[in-house]
Amino acid sequence: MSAPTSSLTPPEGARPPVRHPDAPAPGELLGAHYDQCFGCGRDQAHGLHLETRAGEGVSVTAVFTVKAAHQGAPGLAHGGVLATALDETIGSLSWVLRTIAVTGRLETDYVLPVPVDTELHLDARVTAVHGRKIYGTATGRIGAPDGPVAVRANALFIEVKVDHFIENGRDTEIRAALEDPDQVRVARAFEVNP
Ligand SMILES: CCCCCCCCCC(=O)SCCNC(=O)CCNC(=O)[C@H](O)C(C)(C)COP(=O)(O)OP(=O)(O)OC[C@H]1O[C@@H](n2cnc3c(N)ncnc32)[C@H](O)[C@@H]1OP(=O)(O)O
Repeated sequence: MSAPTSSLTPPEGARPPVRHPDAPAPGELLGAHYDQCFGCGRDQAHGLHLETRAGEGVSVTAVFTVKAAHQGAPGLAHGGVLATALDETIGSLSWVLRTIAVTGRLETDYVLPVPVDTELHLDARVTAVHGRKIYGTATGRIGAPDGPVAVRANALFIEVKVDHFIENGRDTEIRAALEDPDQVRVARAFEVNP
């Protein structure tokens, strides 16, 4: 492995992202990629239950309602939970690129405290691609898509093969996911090209 770059700025030679021709249409709900995902999974009791939609170009939007289970300080969202919401939203750009990728670096700015019960409106887009490296950025706004900015993130995602999950995941969950009789759910748990 070469030494990771210390910057989230795309290097010279990086190219603009390309929306996959089979990407979900702008406005389409992406749904959970895996029911147990802490970011979007429907069956994950304390998860964030993010609802994410494809956007124009290589972008997505998402809504996260902050619950009491997500507190850090009394009545306020935990910073790590907010980082998760940003990470998940940027990760969902995989569906628009149709490329499987995982987070390599994530840098967050916390601008405003986010109270429990807030609807945090997130938007994310890919800014550049360089080889397997995908550069993304996201913003979370309070109360509305044009509300005050509460959090921001820049991230570097690294493209991986589906084997990344099968080889590294715990056997119990990998087997359960692969044995799901619903073949669409099986595909969605591991890939973005079902
Ligand atoms: C299915 C759809 C899912 C959508 C939702 C996603 C949910 C949210 C996303 C996540 O939270 S994913 C979970 C958190 N992330 C991880 O668990 C990743 C753990 N890390 C790894 O598995 C490996 O380190 C990784 C796959 C990221 C990279 O290992 P590799 O051996 O494949 O890559 P390699 O080391 O060859 O590096 C490839 C390039 O990326 C660069 N790179 C790798 N890791 C880096 C890093 N951390 N920071 C900066 N650069 C990095 C590396 O320098 C190099 O650049 P160059 O091509 O220019 O030489």
